[in-house]
This record gives sequence, structure tokens and C-alpha cells, in this order.
Amino acid sequence: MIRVRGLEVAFGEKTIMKGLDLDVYRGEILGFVGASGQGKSVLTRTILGLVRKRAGTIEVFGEDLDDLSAGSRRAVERRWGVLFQQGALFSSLTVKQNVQVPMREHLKLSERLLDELARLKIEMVGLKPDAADKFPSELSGGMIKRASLARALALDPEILFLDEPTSGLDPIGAGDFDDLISTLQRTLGLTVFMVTHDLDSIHTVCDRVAALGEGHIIAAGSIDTMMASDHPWLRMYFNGKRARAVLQTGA
Ligand SMILES: Nc1ncnc2c1ncn2[C@@H]1O[C@H](COP(=O)(O)OP(=O)(O)OP(=O)(O)O)[C@@H](O)[C@H]1O
Repeated sequence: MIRVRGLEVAFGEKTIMKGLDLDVYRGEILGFVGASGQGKSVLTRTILGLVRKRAGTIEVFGEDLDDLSAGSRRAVERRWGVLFQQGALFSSLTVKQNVQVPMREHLKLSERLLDELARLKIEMVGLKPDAADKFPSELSGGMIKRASLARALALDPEILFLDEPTSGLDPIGAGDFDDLISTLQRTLGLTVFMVTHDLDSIHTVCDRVAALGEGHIIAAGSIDTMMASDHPWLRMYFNGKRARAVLQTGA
């Protein structure tokens, strides 16, 4: 679904990534890990076209994003949904209005249909119907994540980009959110690209993991493959004290 080759991204003199290759396969949940500041968010934003690359190619749905006309580009954007790190809901809009933003941008639908669709999406992410008319400031952290997810799902995307979806949630809330992602992935046949630090999420929902370090992918594969890697950061990440705690609790 996503094929990145030879990607280079820099801000001024500072090179964030160089020669980066990455594949995301149809129907998988790929967990994307790496130490803080390595460029996970930058890579996500580059794939989404929000950060300019210096070199390399990015193909999504088999199309080179550089080759697309503005119209085709919009058509591609309709096929992905994004959940940004802090939720990024519009604070002056209710949950329902937030969910309807992408719908209004891309679809021509009656108000009645827009309301019906928003209601469905809100239900789909496990929010109560009365959340629809609440403003983001009236929601808990977990509800904000769910509302943002409802907005990401507004156009029935094929790929879902999640930037640290469980950060800021308590362990039970994070576990519930992982279950939701897993269920939605299965029922909707989504491909999920998930930036995460959360070892629980990696063990419970990810099919494959890719690790970013030193500006490129240092390893990618099943969790077992990653755990067997002798790369020092991966060894620490997957076999450190926190990792052992996750394994012991049977996650
Ligand atoms: N717009 C920008 N201009 C200049 N530098 C930037 C910009 N955006 C990100 N960076 C730098 O790029 C590097 C990678 O940042 P990024 O947020 O992608 O890291 P990350 O791996 O997602 O970290 P974390 O896990 O802490 O979220 C950092 O050094 C950051 O300061």
C-alpha cells in the first residue's frame, strides 16, 4: 500500500533521514518505533505531503505521489485517514461538526445524510450519541482520541495513519483503544500505519514493526524478528525492563 524508497528529508543543514526504504503491506497493522526525535512524525508527515522531501519516491496505492495532478492527489487523500498526536480537533466545533469537516470538503451530501454519517462514525468508535454535540474541551483524553478517530474514519479510508494513538491514556484506556483499532482494522479491512512508543500496543495489535534510527529503517519484521535483532537500541527496547514487564503480564 505504501512504498518509500531512498527518502531524504532535511530541515536546513539538519538531515533527519537519508536513504530510507519502507513498505507497508495491505491489511496489516505496522507499528513504527524509534527513539524520540528520530523522525517518526516527520516521516509520517512526509508521506502525507505535509513535509517536503529532498530526494526519494513515495508510492501510495501504487501511485507515485510526485506524478499526481492536484485532482488525483485529492483523490488519494480521500483514501487515507489521519489521527494526529494531540487529536488536532477544531476546538470551536462540536464532535459531530469535526467529523463532518472532511465530508464537507470532499463530498456533496445533504445535511440529513451528513448527520446520519457522523452519527454512525461516532458510534463506530464507541462514543455515546450525546458526545456528538460536545466540544473538545468537554471531553476526556480518551474521548478526544475516539472523536479524532471518528474524524479520521469519516471518508471510509483504506489506510489509517495513527501518530502515538495511546499516548496520554491510562493503561486501561490505552488497552481499550488498542482493542478498538484492532476491531476496526479487521471489520473495515484497514491498513494501519501506527507510530507508537507503547510496547503493549506493539504486542497486542501490530502484525509487523519497523524501527527508525540513524535516519533509516534499522530493522523491520515480525515482533519475534525484532526481539531477536542484535541492534543495540532494539535490544534495549524489546528486551529492557519495561519490555519484560509487558511480556510477563501476558500482553
Ligand atoms: N518543521 C521542522 N523544522 C525543523 N526541524 C524539525 C521540524 N519538524 C521536526 N523537526 C526535527 O526533526 C527531528 C525529528 O522529529 P520527530 O517529531 O519526527 O521525531 P519523533 O521520532 O516523532 O519523536 P517523538 O517520538 O518524540 O514524537 C527532531 O530533531 C525535530 O526537532
